[in-house]
Amino acid sequence: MLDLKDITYQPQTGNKKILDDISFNIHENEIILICGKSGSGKTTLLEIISGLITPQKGKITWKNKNITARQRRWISGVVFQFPERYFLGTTIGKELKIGYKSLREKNIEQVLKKVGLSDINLTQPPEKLSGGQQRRLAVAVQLMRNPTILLLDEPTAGLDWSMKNDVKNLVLNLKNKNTIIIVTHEPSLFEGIPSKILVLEQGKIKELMKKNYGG
Ligand SMILES: Nc1ncnc2c1ncn2[C@@H]1O[C@H](COP(=O)(O)OP(=O)(O)OP(=O)(O)O)[C@@H](O)[C@H]1O
Repeated sequence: MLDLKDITYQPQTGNKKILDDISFNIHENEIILICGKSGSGKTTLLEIISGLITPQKGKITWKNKNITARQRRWISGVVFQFPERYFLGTTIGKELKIGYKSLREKNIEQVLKKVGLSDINLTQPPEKLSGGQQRRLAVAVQLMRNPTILLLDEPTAGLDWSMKNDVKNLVLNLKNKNTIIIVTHEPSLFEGIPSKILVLEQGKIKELMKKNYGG
């Protein structure tokens, strides 16, 4: 579906390549983990895939045709690190409808069911939810747009063990129905879920594990 070939990125402000000749592909309904030490280029790769930045070198194709950064922004739903810091809505209901005032209540119901938040009260502020529920809400906000690729940057950062499990169960719930890329420091938490694990080291792919983890 999405193919990255020889992607190299060096910011104008920096003197070294953050990503160096990265190639891999993403199939429909695949779940991919991107791991690697801090500073290895994980978030930068996510920004390239989602069209927030453009690589100096390399080719990105979608179903064998070139895809521009603008088109990638259109197909991507990105949940950044600590997404709860960026909630804007005064209520959960308003948060879900930001930018989509015309959406019907039915869309909200469907999306909340997908993320396992069916029984929450939409009139309460997002801050009333637990940490794990807030992460689920952030994913729900993106799913409202029905993105082709969902990108999660460190979705378990700063959560306690049970909330981390909550996020893992959310990903399990979305498996086989959504194409998901997860940047994580905790690959073991998602064991058995991804079909590919990409390990970055200093901007290069150190390891690309393709495995059928039983799913
Ligand atoms: N615009 C920029 N200008 C200069 N250097 C940058 C820029 N953006 C990122 N970097 C550097 O590139 C490297 C990779 O950053 P990136 O955020 O992609 O890594 P990461 O693997 O996601 O790290 P972390 O796990 O800490 O989030 C880091 O050393 C970072 O400081």
